[in-house]
Amino acid sequence: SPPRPTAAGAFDYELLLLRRSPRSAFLPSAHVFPGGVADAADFSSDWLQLLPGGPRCGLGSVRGECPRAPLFAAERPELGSPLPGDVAFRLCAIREAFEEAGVLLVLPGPVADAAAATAATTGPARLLPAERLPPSSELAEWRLRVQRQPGSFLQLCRHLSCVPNIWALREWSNWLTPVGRAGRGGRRYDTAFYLCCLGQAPPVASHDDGEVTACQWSTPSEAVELFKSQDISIAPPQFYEFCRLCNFTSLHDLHRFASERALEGCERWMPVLMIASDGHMQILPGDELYPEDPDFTGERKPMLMTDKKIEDLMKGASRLHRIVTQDHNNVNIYVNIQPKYKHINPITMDFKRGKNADCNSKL
Ligand SMILES: CC(C)(COP(=O)(O)O)[C@@H](O)C(=O)NCCC(=O)NCCSC(=O)CCC(=O)O
Ligand SMILES: Nc1ncnc2c1ncn2[C@@H]1O[C@H](COP(=O)(O)O)[C@@H](OP(=O)(O)O)[C@H]1O
Ligand SMILES: [Mg+2]
Repeated sequence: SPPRPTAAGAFDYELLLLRRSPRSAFLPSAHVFPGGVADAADFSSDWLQLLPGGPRCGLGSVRGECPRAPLFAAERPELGSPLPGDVAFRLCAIREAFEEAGVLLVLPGPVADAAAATAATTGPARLLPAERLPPSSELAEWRLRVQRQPGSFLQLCRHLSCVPNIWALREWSNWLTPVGRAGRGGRRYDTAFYLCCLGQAPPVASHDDGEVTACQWSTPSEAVELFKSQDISIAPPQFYEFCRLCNFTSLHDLHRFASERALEGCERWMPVLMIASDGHMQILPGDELYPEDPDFTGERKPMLMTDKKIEDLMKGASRLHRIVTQDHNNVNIYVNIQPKYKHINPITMDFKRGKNADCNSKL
C-alpha cells in the first residue's frame, strides 16, 4: 500500500499482514501475507471469458535464461483447463485477499487485450472507487459466499463487470516448506509470493474472524521490530521477505524494481534445516552447506544434524545464504552470494563484526 507522509528516510508504504487464528493447523497465530491454497475454481476455463486472450492472458512471457520453478512450469491436464498456473495462482491470491482481508483487487472490465492490460497496470495499482462497488452489506454477503464456494468469485466479478487485476501482481518468490516443518498429516506448501504496489491510501482491511483474527499495515522495518520484540510471530520466509523489502523505503522504487525483474521469474527455495548444538539454521540454495541433492520428500535425510555450534558453522564459511535461529526471536539472515533472477538480497548483519555491525540503520 500507498504513500503516506513520512520523515526523510522512512518508509513511504506499508505491508498488509494478517494474523492467523490460534486454531489454525499450520502456523497458528503467525503473521502472514494474505493467501491460501489454490482451488479448482482458480483454474476454471470460465475465466477466459473475462480475461484477454494470449498464452498468459496478457501477463508477458517469462524470459527463458533460467529454468522455471516447478510450481509454474507444471502443466495440469487433470484439471482439464487451459489456464496456466501463472494466471490461476494470481486469481487465487486475489480471491484469498478478498476472503481473508476484504480487499478486492479488480479492474473495470472488460480488458480488451494484452496491450490494454499492460497500459492499465504500468504504475502502482488502484482499487475500484467506492461508487463502483455495491453497498458494504452486499459486498460482505459476497465475501461469505466466496469463502464458502471459491467459484462464486467469478460470479462476483461478472456481477460487478470487473476483472481480477492479475497484471498488478509481480512474481516475487517461491518457498517450499522444509520437510522437517511439515504440518499435520505431512502438509507442506509450495508458495508463490506476489508483490502488488497500491498507489493510493491503504484500503480498509477487515479480518474474517475465522482463519484470520487481525489485519494490520506495517512497514517492513516495523514488522521486523515487532518480531524481534516478540510482539508477533513470523515464519522464516516472511522474515526473509521483510528484510529484503527493507532495501526499499520508497513505494515507487519498490514498484519499479519488482516490475523490472518480474519476468525473470524466480527460483524455488526449500530451506534445508540444520540442527546445531545451540540453535538451528535454514540453509538456502547457494550456501556452501546446501546439499547438492536435497531431500525434497523427507525419505532420505530430512534434516542435517551436527554437534557443532552455530558460531563454528559460520567461521570460515565463504558462501553464505542462511537463516540462523539462535533462540526464539534471535533470528538473523546471512547472505553474501549474488542473487539470481535479478533479485535483491535481504539487508543482513555481519556476525563477525558483532550484532548489528553491518546492519543498515533502517533495521
Ligand atoms: C500461510 C501459508 C502457509 C498458507 O496457509 P493457508 O492456511 O492460508 O492455506 C502460506 O501462505 C505461506 O505463507 N507459506 C510460506 C511458506 C511456508 O511454508 N512457510 C512455513 C515455513 S514453516 C517454518 O519454517 C516453521 C518455523 C520454524 O520453526 O523455524
Ligand atoms: N474459523 C477458523 N479458525 C481456524 N482456521 C480456519 C477457520 N476457518 C477456516 N480456517 C482454516 O483456514 C484454512 C484455509 O485457508 P486458505 O483458504 O487460505 O488456504 C483451512 O485450513 P486447513 O487447510 O488446515 O483445513 C481452514 O481450516
Ligand atoms: Mg490463508
